[in-house]
Order: sequence, then C-alpha cells, then structure tokens
Amino acid sequence: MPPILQWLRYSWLPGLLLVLLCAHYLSWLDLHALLSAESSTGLLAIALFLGIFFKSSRVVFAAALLLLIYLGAAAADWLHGDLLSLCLALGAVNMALVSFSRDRSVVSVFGVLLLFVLLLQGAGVYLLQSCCGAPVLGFSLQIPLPGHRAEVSLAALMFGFGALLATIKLLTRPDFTGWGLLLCTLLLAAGSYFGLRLDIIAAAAALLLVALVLRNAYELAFRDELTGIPSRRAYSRHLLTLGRHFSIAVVDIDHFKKLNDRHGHQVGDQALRMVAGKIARFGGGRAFRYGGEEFVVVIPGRDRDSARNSLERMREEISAYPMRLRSSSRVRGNSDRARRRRGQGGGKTIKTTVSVGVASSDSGLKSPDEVMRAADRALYKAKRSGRNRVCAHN
Ligand SMILES: Nc1nc2c(ncn2[C@@H]2O[C@H](COP(=O)(O)OP(=O)(O)OP(=O)(O)O)[C@@H](O)[C@H]2O)c(=O)[nH]1
Repeated sequence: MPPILQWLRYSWLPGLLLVLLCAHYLSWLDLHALLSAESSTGLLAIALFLGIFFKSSRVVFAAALLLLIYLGAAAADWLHGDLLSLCLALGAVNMALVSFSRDRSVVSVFGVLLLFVLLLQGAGVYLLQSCCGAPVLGFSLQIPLPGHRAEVSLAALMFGFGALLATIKLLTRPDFTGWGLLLCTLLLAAGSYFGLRLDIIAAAAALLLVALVLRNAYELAFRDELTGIPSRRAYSRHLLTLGRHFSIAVVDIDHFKKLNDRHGHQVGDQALRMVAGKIARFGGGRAFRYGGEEFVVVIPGRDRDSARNSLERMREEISAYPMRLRSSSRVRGNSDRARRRRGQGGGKTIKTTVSVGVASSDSGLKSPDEVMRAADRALYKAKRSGRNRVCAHN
C-alpha cells in the first residue's frame, strides 16, 4: 500500500475528531448541546468496559485516567485552574508513556500495576494540593531566549514532554492505538490551552478509545496475524462485494514442507511473510491468506488472460527474490531440533517458488465458489506439470 494511503488508514479517525473540534471552535457545530455530563461519563465507561473485554490494557488505562480526571472535576469540583491544568498535563504524559507498552489483559500483574500507578498519582496530586497548594501548581521556569526570557509553566513543560514521547513512539513503532493515544494527548493539551470544556474532551477521547477497541477487534477478526494480510474470513466477506466480472487465483508455495523441514518453521514463517508481501503488492487484485501456505487473489473486472499475465509477473518476481535467512537466538540448545527451529540464518539466502491456478467468471462459471473450485483445479494442474508456473482454467 502506498505510504500516503497507509497514513490515511491510520489517521482518518483522528482527522475526523479534529474536524469536529475545529467546527465547534469556529461555531459551526455546538458540541456542548450534543453532550451532557452523563453522556461523557457513559462513553468513558463503555471505553473502559470494551478495553477490559478485548484485553487492551492501554485503552483501559487511558479510559480510567480520563474518568479519574473527569470525575474529580465534575463531582467534587475540586479540580480547576492550575490544578486542572496540571492534571491534564500529567494525563498527557501518562497517555504518551503507556503508548510504549504492549496491549495485555488488565487482569494480570501488569494491568493491576498500571492501575495502581494511576491511583498513586491521583493520591499524589490530592496530597500536593492539600499541603502545598498554589506555590507548586503555579511553578514556572524562566527560559532565556534571544532578546527575552520566556516563562514556561509546569503544565506546559509536562505537555511538551508528553508530546515529545508520543512523537518518538509514533516515529519508532507506529501503530493505530499509538495514534489514538497521541490524539488523546493533543486533546488534553487543547483542552487546557483553549479552555475547552472537560466534558467535550472526555467525550471526544472516549469516542476515540471506543473506535480504537472496535478497530483492533476488526483487525483480530479479519487480518492474518502472521502475514498481516486479510484472512480467510475477510475473503468470504469480500466475495459478497464482487460484481459479475472477476477472476480468482489460488497461489500455493512449492515444496513448503521440505522448506520447513530443512530450515525450520521460523524460516517457513519468513517465507510466508515474504510471499504474502509480494502478493499483497500485486496490482489490480486483493490478496488473502486462505490457510497454511495457500493464498487467494481476487481480481475484479479483468478477463482471465489479462489476470494471468499479471500473475505471471508476480510469480517471476517471487521466484527471483533472494530471501535472506534470519537466525534467531531465542531458541537455545544445540540439538538437531533446536538448530532446525532456530533456522540456519547467518546471511544465507534461499529462493522459493509458487504455483498459481486462475479461473475467471467469463468462462461460464457464475458463483465465486465455482470460480474458486476451477482455480483450485488449475492449481493442481500447475503442481502436476512441475510447479513454479501459472495455469488457467479453460
Ligand atoms: N512455518 C509454517 N508452516 C506451515 C504453516 N501452515 C502450514 N504449514 C506447513 O505447510 C506444509 C504444507 O505442506 P504440503 O501441503 O505437503 O505442501 P508442500 O510441501 O508445499 O507441497 P506442494 O504443495 O505439493 O508443493 C505443512 O508441513 C504444514 O506444517 C505456518 O503458518 N507456518
């Protein structure tokens, strides 16, 4: 997928929220009228529940953090002014820090630890407010700049730190939840500096968190974990969207069992990822992992011969690609089995080939199932005739 589309895939939801907030700021839309305190709390509670249900410790942490700030401000009315700014800034730093962690169940030592750290900070802020009050909250640094000295408050410093952390996270290991947490960080900053009402920040962040969980659940259901391309379930769904003219190709790695036996399962997995990557980049078609070492490509609106020519180029590209073996140090031991599992690595390269069977709806076949069965028969023809070739159903 081209980088710009990849970027859009990750950023449409944060973008939509940003547009809503801008529309509110320019008075084209009144978010205050749409939201009540109950709806913000309810949305945060839903995000929290979904996070627990789908085992996303990051979402649970973010929702619990916002609930703590929001309930603190709404119920007791003790969070306001400098203290509210500080809490929002602390929230932004926490949000950015937690985006570095992996998603785990909250019903685990890690999850309990996260929630404990959160409560500890809540208690810390409460104690700070009770015993030190304004001097600490109003703390600011004088930063010498050319020609003048700038005064930077504690909250601004923390926001800067949070934004820096979140940016590092996105540049080094970008992921969808990371994007969401970065936007939550920005929301907290916008809330603090532009004086947005807390229920708007809370509702927008909660909607974002709910969308993150649903999006992750969608990925779990429809994306193959090993190769990262859509799974067989996504293929069944995709068939429902097909028009009258389409081709289906079945792609199978040759002698995959031998490759596994000779180089180990990790190298087998590496080959699966390489082939999936090449097939996914195949122009004009959509690739799915059908199961094991078998992939399906659905090519809409193309006749059999044109599909076959493109598949031929894809097959050539795969067979010419030198795959560099990676050795894994995770599997220890010197037994034959350990060596096989570890893979032989060490900079060695191997090549692998695929056989392809393709059939098209033009050749009197109507349903996708019929076309798929014909493509499967063509694949067996390709295997019987010596592999590393594309055969079409007549
Ligand atoms: N590494 C790895 N191996 C897998 C995976 N899924 C299936 N396999 C292996 O794929 C192999 C498929 O072997 P076969 O169906 O005999 O096919 P083949 O060896 O490719 O032979 P031909 O298709 O006739 O060329 C089996 O050994 C499975 O264990 C996977 O996710 N990772």
